[in-house]
Amino acid sequence: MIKEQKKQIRRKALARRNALTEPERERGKLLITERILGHQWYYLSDTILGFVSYGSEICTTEILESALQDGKNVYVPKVEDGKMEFYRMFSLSELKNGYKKIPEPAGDTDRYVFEPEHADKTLLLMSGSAFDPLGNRMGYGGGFYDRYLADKENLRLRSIGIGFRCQQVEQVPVEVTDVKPYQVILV
Ligand SMILES: Nc1nc2c(c(=O)[nH]1)N(C=O)[C@@H](CNc1ccc(C(=O)N[C@@H](CCC(=O)O)C(=O)O)cc1)CN2
Ligand SMILES: Nc1ncnc2c1ncn2[C@@H]1O[C@H](COP(=O)(O)OP(=O)(O)OP(=O)(O)O)[C@@H](O)[C@H]1O
Repeated sequence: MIKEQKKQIRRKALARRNALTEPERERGKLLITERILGHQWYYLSDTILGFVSYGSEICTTEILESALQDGKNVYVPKVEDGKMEFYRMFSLSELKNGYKKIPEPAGDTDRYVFEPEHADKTLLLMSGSAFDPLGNRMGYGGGFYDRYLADKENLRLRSIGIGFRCQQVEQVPVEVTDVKPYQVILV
């Protein structure tokens, strides 16, 4: 069954990510920051839908801080009522541990409202547990991005999955509800 396959692949990819050394993580952060800040979609966007890295995820702190510095509107995920929404953040220090102890906004700031006409000025960064060479992506099994993007085709066209090279697997089993990022950048 596809669920079981996904679980195994996820476990192995995350084990490799968990095993990265501090210098490897630091290198990953520098490279991904450079790739995103230099990206055409970053330049063209006034709005960044990022994520606040937790656990062994590739560190997004510098991307978020640079985006704030650059005057972008920065939003990050908050899980409420089993659903993921994006709330505006102004500084990393205002975030509080929420769903699965991931730092989240309090929910008293603007919630990102999707407008198809504005999607070409919005960049969505997606975390993931495993990616394959065709750009398919797996998350942690919550289906949060899949459900969030299900009715937001234009946003999908500006989405980038980011992670470490060790998260690449031969093949990610794909279900009909899976939404793949438009681009994947592994460093
Ligand atoms: N930084 C970050 N924030 C994010 C996401 C993400 O992928 N990364 N999400 C995007 O979806 C949402 C949170 N999704 C999650 C869904 C499931 C689990 C979870 O079950 N974690 C397991 C450990 C994972 C594993 O090792 O298999 C656990 O805590 O037991 C965690 C987060 C919203 N915020
Ligand atoms: N559009 C959708 N509507 C309803 N359920 C969905 C939808 N998309 C995904 N799901 C459900 O969410 C669950 C998790 O899916 P999956 O294992 O693909 O998550 P994932 O890719 O790891 O998660 P994420 O998208 O958060 O990174 C599955 O049971 C799937 O059926």
